[in-house]
Amino acid sequence: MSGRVLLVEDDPGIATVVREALQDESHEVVVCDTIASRDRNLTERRFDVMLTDVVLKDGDGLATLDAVRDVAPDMPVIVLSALNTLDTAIRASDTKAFEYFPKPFDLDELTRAAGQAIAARGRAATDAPSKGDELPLIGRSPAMQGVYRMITKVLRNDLTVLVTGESGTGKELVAEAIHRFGARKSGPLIAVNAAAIPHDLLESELFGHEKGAFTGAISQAIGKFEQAHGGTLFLDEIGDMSADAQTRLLRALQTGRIRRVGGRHEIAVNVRIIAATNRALEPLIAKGRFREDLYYRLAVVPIHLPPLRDRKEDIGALARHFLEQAEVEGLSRHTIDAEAVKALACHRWPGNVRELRNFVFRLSLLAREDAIDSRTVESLLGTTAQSGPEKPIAGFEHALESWLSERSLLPGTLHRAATAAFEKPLIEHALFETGGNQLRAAQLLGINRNTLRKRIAELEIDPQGFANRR
Ligand SMILES: Nc1ncnc2c1ncn2[C@@H]1O[C@H](COP(=O)(O)OP(=O)(O)OP(=O)(O)O)[C@@H](O)[C@H]1O
Repeated sequence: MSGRVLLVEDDPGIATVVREALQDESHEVVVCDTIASRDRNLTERRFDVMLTDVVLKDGDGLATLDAVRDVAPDMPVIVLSALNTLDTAIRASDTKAFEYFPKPFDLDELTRAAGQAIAARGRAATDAPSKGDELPLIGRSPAMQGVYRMITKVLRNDLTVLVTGESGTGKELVAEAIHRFGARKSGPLIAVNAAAIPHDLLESELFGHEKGAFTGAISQAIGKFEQAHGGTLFLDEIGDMSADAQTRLLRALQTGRIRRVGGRHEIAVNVRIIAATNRALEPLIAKGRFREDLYYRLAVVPIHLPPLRDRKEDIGALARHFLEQAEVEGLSRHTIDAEAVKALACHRWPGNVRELRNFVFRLSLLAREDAIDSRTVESLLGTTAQSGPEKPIAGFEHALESWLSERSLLPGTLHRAATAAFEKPLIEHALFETGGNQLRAAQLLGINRNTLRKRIAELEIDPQGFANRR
C-alpha cells in the first residue's frame, strides 16, 4: 500500500536517500527541515506516517511531538536520531513513536517500517471520525452548507465528482474531505496537477510508461492511475489537458482500464476520480479545446465552490482559523475583533481563501498588538495590491506548491518541467499586464517577440483571452 510520508530531516544527504528509497516504493514524500515547516505541512495535509530527525535547527523534533499529536493524533511517527542515546530512545518510546532508528540506519529496514506503519494506519481507519479527522473546511455560510451537503452525498458511492471554483477557493480540500471521509479512505489519495506538468509528459505521468517508450523513458514507470488503485485520483486543473491526454482519460473512465505509454496490455484499475478546474469548461468546449463527452463523464456530480467575495460571512471564522494555524507555526498569538473582520470583508479577495490565509499570516507576523483591530487590517490591506480580476501572477504560488509536491517526474526532464510550470503563469501575467499586447508583453519580460510567440503556442496560452481584461 502506498502512502504519504512527511520526512523531517535537515541533513540534505540523508533526506535525499530516504526520500528516494520511499519513492521507489511508490510513496509520496514531502521533505521539510524545520519544526515550523513540519507543523505547517501537518495542518495543511494528512500524512500516513512521519519520519523525523531529533535535532533540528529550530528545536527538538521529539520534545515537540505533542504539537504533532494535536493535529495528527493517529499518525505513526518514526524517529531517526544521530544522538543514539538511551535517553533519546526512551523519550521516543514515551511519545508512542512507532519505531526508533538510531543513525546510521539500514535503509531497507527503514523503508519496510514506513510501509508497515502506512499499512497499519490503513487498517486502523474506522468509521468513527477522531479529532484529527475533523472536516478541514471552515465556513458556515449557506453556500458552504450546500457544499457540505454535496460532499455527504458522494461519500458512500464512487461517482465521479467535478469540483469547480476560482483559484484558492478550497477545491483540493473538498477532494481531500471526500477521500478522507468516504469508503476509500484506507486507500491512497493521489493528486495530479495537469497545469504543472508539460503536455507531453502528462500522459506518462497519468498512465505510466514502459521502458524505451520514448526518449528519456529509461525504465518502466507506474502512472498515477495505477498508484491510486483502490483509492482516489484527484485530477486538478483538467482544463489544461492536451487533446491526446483527454482522449486517453476518457477511455480509462469508460473502460476502467488503462494502458501504459508504449505498453501492449490493458490494466484494470479501480479508482475514484475527483476532477477540479478553475477555468470555465463550457467556453473551452465551445472552442473545441475540451471534449464534451469527457466533460459529461467527469461532471456526474458537480460541486461548485463560490468565490470568497460571495460568502463574506465566512471571513471571520476563516481568519480565526488561520490565526490559530499561524500560532501553531510559532507566530505569536493574536485575536481579531469584529471591526477588523468587517475591514477584511471590504476587500474583494481575488485570490480567495488562499489570499486570505496568506494575509492573516502576514497580519500575525506584523501586528504589534495581541488584539488585531480594523486600523491594523486597513493599513496592511492598503499596502497590498488592490482588487480587480484575479491576476494570473497569483498562479505562481500555486505552481510552486504543486511543483514542490510533484515528485515522480521522469529523469532528465526536471528542468523542462519546472520551467514550464513557472513560465506559463509568468507569460500569462505579462499578457494580463499588457492587455494581451504581445509586443509589450515581450518587452516587459525582456525577451524577443518571436520567442514569446513560440512559447505562447507551445504552452497553449490563448493571448486573446487577455485583451481588455484590465
Ligand atoms: N473552507 C476552507 N477552510 C479552511 N481552509 C481553506 C478553505 N478553503 C481553502 N482553504 C485553504 O486555502 C488554501 C487554498 O485551498 P485549495 O488549494 O484547496 O484551493 P484550490 O481551489 O484547490 O486552488 P487552485 O485552483 O489554485 O488549485 C489552502 O491553504 C487551503 O487549506
